[in-house]
This record gives sequence, structure tokens and C-alpha cells, in this order.
Amino acid sequence: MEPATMAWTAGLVGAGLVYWFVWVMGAAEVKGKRAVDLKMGSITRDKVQDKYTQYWSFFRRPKETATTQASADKVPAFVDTFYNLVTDIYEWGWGQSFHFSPSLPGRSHRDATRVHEERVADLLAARPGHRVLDVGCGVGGPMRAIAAHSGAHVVGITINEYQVNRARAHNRKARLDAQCEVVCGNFMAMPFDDASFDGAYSIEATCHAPRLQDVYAEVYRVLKPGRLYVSYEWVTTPLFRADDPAHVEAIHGIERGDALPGLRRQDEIASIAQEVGFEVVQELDLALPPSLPWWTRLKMGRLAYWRNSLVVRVLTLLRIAPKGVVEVHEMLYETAQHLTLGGETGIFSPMHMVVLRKPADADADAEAEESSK
Ligand SMILES: C=C(CC[C@@H](C)[C@H]1CC[C@H]2C3=CC[C@H]4[C@H](C)[C@@H](O)CC[C@]4(C)[C@H]3CC[C@]12C)C(C)C
Ligand SMILES: C[S@@+](CC[C@H](N)C(=O)[O-])C[C@H]1O[C@@H](n2cnc3c(N)ncnc32)[C@H](O)[C@@H]1O
Repeated sequence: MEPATMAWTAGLVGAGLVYWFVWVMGAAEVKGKRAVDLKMGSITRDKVQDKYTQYWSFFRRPKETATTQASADKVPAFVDTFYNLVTDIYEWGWGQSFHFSPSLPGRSHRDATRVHEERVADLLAARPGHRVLDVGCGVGGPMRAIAAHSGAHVVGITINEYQVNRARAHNRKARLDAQCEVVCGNFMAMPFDDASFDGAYSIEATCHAPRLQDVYAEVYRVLKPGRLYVSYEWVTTPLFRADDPAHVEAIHGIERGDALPGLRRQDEIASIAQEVGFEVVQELDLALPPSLPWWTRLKMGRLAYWRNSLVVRVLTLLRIAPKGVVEVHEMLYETAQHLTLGGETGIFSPMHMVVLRKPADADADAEAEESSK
């Protein structure tokens, strides 16, 4: 073959490969985000790498982030940075629901995700006319499933402005924007009136709070008396041994790569809820058998991770994706290994469910206490 023909052939094959990896193989999990659309939230292109370095140096020693008030106060800002860095990658590689679900035999991940979300709506007995709060709503996957399933009006809150815009765009696209509202704010100081919700839920979100009491007290304040709050909590289980270096490394890895100021123990959740005034209606670790493993989805994706890693490298080389994306993607890959180990050893659960009730006479009690002062 002529050298010129060889060069042309090699060029065409190369271009075809790039096209295949980036546009075909790199397509979104739930056709939405494509690899070529990877942004880093509200961070400008030139700041991505710096922001990642700042994030990493803050969360490198997770437990220390919550020990002093000064560093605990910085957590929401770093969580916001984290979601600027990961939101598009999550949407691209996982979908619009940023949480795990127990696998369901013979059913797709999409179905398993929806069933896990609809369970919340059913527990709350949410129905048309109800106003339900989604505490830490992400880009609104659960919010849309719950609104569609129950007919309730759902109001979501997230600390990250970029997620607010993504969630609103998805709501419009799904024609659920009349039923789903999204607000930017801190769930430890929410911009909502007292007793203004008929139900509330949080899915794998309150783990970002340095003190769980602060979120639970806010949810308690905005709930109407007698109404329910359902939460899926990230916790260490009784199988976690603080004297086992492999356990400690897995838990630290989960904390570092998920912007967590220290995971809580399973047995702390109910007492924190009671401390702020809730009655505990039910408590159940949904990760335990007979549930099938929630981490199989992470494990089955080995080949996909490899492909995705190649895609982000190619996109960075072509200057389509900003510098720093490769590092963020690498961090997520390592986090996935720690999460898988946490699941396989049973030392960690991302779905410790609590169903809490604000007592029906809660406001009467509060008024009596106030007038006795
Ligand atoms: C509740 C939280 C997030 C939970 C999960 C939705 C995410 C935790 C780890 C994430 C991922 C890890 C590996 C990524 C992979 C390397 C990439 O190619 C595609 C996306 C991943 C699969 C990504 C997807 C979302 C997670 C599973 C926390 C933050 C409290
Ligand atoms: C892992 S995502 C889960 C999102 C959603 N519940 C879902 O399952 O798709 C955690 C969410 O909590 C939000 N969050 C974390 N800390 C917050 C805070 N202090 N105030 C409001 N939202 C917060 C994040 O912005 C993100 O939307």
C-alpha cells in the first residue's frame, strides 16, 4: 500500500475509533448526558483542577472535617464543590437517581431504582393534594418517580445550584414541572415555613451533614404534626471493626470519595431522631437479606469503567473535557472499589431505612413548653 493511502486509512480508522468511544460507547446510562457534554457544574474550565485539589485536601482525613465547629461549618461549601465536580459524571455513568437500590431478580437497574423510590412514596402514603419535601434532591430522579407514582406535589432542596438547573430541565422534559419544584439551599437551615409539609424523605443525602441532629431538627420543624419522614441513611453496620485496618481503609475510602464528614453507626440513627422529637415507627436495613446485593451494579461495570476512563482521557486530550476530569473520574473509580468492599463485607449499608413520625400533639407540646417559661 502507498504510504499516503496507509496514512489516510490509519487516520480514518483512528477517527472512527474516537467516534465509537466518545459518542457511541460513551453514551449516557439513561440517555441524557453524553460524554462530550461533561462539564464540571458551575466551575469554570480553568478552575476544575484547583477545585479538585482543594476538595481532596479537605476530605482526605474525613473524620477530622467534623471535629471542630470551624471545619464542620465548611462542609456544605465543599459538598457543593464535590457535586460541581461529579454531577455530570454521575448522570453520564449512573443516571438521574444518585443512590443505590437492592438488585431485583430478572429486573433492570432502572426498575430496581424506581421500586426503591416508590417504596418511600408508599410509606408516606403520599397522594394528590399533599406537599412532600425531598431533602437533598440531586438532579431529581427520585422526585420525578415519587411525583408520578403518588400524584403529590414534591419540593426538592439541594445545596448545589448546578443540580437545581439540571433538575428543573429534567422536570420540564418529563412534563412534571407543575408538580415538582426545586430550591437551592442548605438542608440544615431550610427556607420553608414551620409545619408546611405533609411528608418528607431523604435518599442517601443526610450523610453529608456533619451533625445528623441539624438536618433532622429542620425536617421536624417543617413537617406538619402527625406526618412522616422516611430516610435512607448511609451507616457502618455492627460488622464494622475499628481494629481491623481493612475495614477502616474501606470506610475512609467511602468517606473521602463521597464528601462525607464521617459515617455514622447504624445504632446512632434512631436515638438522634428521638433526640429532636421524632417517634421511631420503623427501622430496617434494606441491604440485609432477603434483599439481593445493591453493589452488583458497581461490580458488573468493570469493563464500563475502563471504557469510561478511556473516554475521559481522550476527551481531555482533545480539550473537549476540562483538565481535572481524569482525576475526578479516577477518584470515583477508587470509591467504587471501597463501596463494593463495604457491601461485600457487610460493614457498610447505604440504605438503613428509618420511618419517623412527628407526634400529632407536637405543636401543642411546644406551645405548652414556651408558655411555662
Ligand atoms: C449517595 C451518594 C452517591 C452514590 C452513588 C450514586 C455514586 C457513588 C460512587 C459513584 C460512581 C462510582 C464510579 C463511577 C465510574 C468510575 C464512572 O465511569 C461512571 C460513574 C460511576 C459509576 C459513579 C456513579 C455514581 C456512584 C455509583 C454519595 C455521594 C453520598
Ligand atoms: C447522593 S445525592 C442524592 C440525591 C437524591 N436524593 C437522589 O437519590 O438522587 C446527595 C444530595 O444531597 C445534597 N446535599 C448535601 N448536603 C446538602 C446540604 N447541606 N443542603 C442541601 N442539600 C445537600 C446534594 O447536593 C445532593 O443533591
